[in-house]
Amino acid sequence: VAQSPRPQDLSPVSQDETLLEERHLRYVSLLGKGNFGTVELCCYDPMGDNTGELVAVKKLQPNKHSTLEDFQKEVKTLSALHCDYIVKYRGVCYSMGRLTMSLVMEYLPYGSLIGYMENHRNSITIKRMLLFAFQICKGMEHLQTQRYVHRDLAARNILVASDSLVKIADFGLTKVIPSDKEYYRVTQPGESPIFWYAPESIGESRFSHKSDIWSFGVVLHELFSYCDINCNPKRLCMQEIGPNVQGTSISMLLLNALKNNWRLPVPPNCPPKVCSLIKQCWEYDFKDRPCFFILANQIETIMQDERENSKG
Ligand SMILES: C=CCCn1cc(-c2nc(Nc3ccc(C4CCNCC4)cc3)nc3[nH]ccc23)cn1
Repeated sequence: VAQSPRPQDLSPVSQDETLLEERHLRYVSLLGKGNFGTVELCCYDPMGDNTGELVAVKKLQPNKHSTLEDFQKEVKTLSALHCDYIVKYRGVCYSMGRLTMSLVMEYLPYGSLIGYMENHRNSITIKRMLLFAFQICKGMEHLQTQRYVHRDLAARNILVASDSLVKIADFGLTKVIPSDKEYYRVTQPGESPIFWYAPESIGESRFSHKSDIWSFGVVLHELFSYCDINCNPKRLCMQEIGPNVQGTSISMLLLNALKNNWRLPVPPNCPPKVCSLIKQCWEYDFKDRPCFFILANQIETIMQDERENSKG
């Protein structure tokens, strides 16, 4: 008698719930655009009865910077990260018609940290900023345990899930550090966000957990500046190195300024303990910078002191 097929013998596709079908993804609106491609708000509704869930869909746009292979690495990275402070992976969707693929993630309703800080400038407390800083630090600590270097940590890549939760959201430039090394060296710098880069990343394209720490210091600067456009790291750096310079000399002039101990001016009204955290992240020699584990403890201590003070 012919055996009826066991469920596991059916087509493997139906078993893999991270392989989403394009026909169930309904476009709602555009969430973001960048050199990576576009991110759209969609409703994933396989039952076709509007009981679906809202998801963020990052569509690959193969261009001179990001190829299909880069995109597949980004999918692999995000699907391997499981942390409350990193945006959740929902799956991938291949659209055969246009021979492209999309990365499907959880939808974070409050958008980017930059827009959130601008819109809530009057209601955000130091305590709330410290909570956000702690969460980003814990997300980066998780990345470090998986030997990932983010390489593009910036407020623009932090998303807000609720009034008390932020998540790291963009892993387009993330690389795995080889097990026999402590750093990653890139060959094609591409569109580099050098104003968030550590000196060794600007000068030698050298990226490590310690260069992510430098960028975390810039994120603290953005956070405690309420992501104010007038304190934007790019604007402040360009003011320092002279507004009318062009091309590669910008990175060399910035590197010289950093070598001569110039740093971004600390944000106005920044608590002294946060200023010292930022300074530690901006030590010129990467060996003198703290790790994310130590920073998380220091931020927690500052949060406790803030609680004591506000009671006192
Ligand atoms: C990481 C930055 C670069 C790429 N990127 C990612 C996203 C993104 N956005 C959202 N939510 C979201 C919610 C509201 C708004 C609005 C729009 C109208 N103006 C006010 C703000 C914008 C975005 N959830 C997400 N999950 C995973 C990715 C993702 C967007 N761009």
